[in-house]
Amino acid sequence: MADKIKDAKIIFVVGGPGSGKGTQCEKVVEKYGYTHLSSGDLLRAEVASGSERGKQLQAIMQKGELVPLDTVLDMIKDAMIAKADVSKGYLIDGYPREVKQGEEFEKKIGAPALLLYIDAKSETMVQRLLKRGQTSGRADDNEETIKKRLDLYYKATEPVIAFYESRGIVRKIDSELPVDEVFKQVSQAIDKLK
Ligand SMILES: Nc1ccn([C@@H]2O[C@H](COP(=O)(O)OP(=O)(O)OP(=O)(O)O)[C@@H](O)[C@H]2O)c(=O)n1
Ligand SMILES: Nc1nc2c(ncn2[C@@H]2O[C@H](COP(=O)(O)OP(=O)(O)O)[C@@H](O)[C@H]2O)c(=O)[nH]1
Ligand SMILES: [Mg+2]
Repeated sequence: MADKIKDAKIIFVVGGPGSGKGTQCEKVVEKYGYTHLSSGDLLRAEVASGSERGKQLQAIMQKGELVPLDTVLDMIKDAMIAKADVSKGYLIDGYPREVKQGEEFEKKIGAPALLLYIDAKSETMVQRLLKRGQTSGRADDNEETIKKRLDLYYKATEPVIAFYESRGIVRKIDSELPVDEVFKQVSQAIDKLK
């Protein structure tokens, strides 16, 4: 089954909470027809299902901690396989969160062709998340959990960028600019893939 997705283009979308990953991924879907898989959205769907596993996930996410690696990876893999016949490529949003997650992904699925590093200042991310929190209904868009998510991002996720930099596949995107300007940079990076 996993063979089906071996040749598909895989793009990791990495950046801090509120940096604009989801916003840019939506635009990539529109322009390029890639399949967008947000690991956070997959987890929130499991929580919304009300399953026993969802309840455990909810508790972890509310604290801003990382859920067990295998849980997320299995969800991503299943979602990729489900779209294998129609997909030109995959945007893997919010994953890997730590170097180990990247290594496991490559063992079980395949290597990324590109890593989009969506970069914004921490103050910018906090402001965006507090604003999003007014309407998102997300249990983790509150001041206390935002701080924990940011800390974890700098500690665990930033090393992911250095890890892939040595392979030359990282494109740093300045996400302080207006959405369309950010998307220009994203488009340039994807166009180079072809
Ligand atoms: N690979 C992942 C992705 C998400 N999570 C959990 O799901 C939460 C929300 O993830 P996500 O939606 O990706 O959040 P952020 O990147 O913080 O922000 P955004 O949702 O806006 O992308 C994380 O804090 C974490 O608890 C996780 O453990 N492992
Ligand atoms: N000003 C500005 N706001 C943005 C930009 N990108 C995203 N936002 C806003 O920031 C918030 C977080 O964006 P989102 O895409 O959910 O970020 P994610 O957490 O990285 O997935 C949302 O409320 C967006 O509307 C941008 O380039 N400029
Ligand atoms: Mg998001």
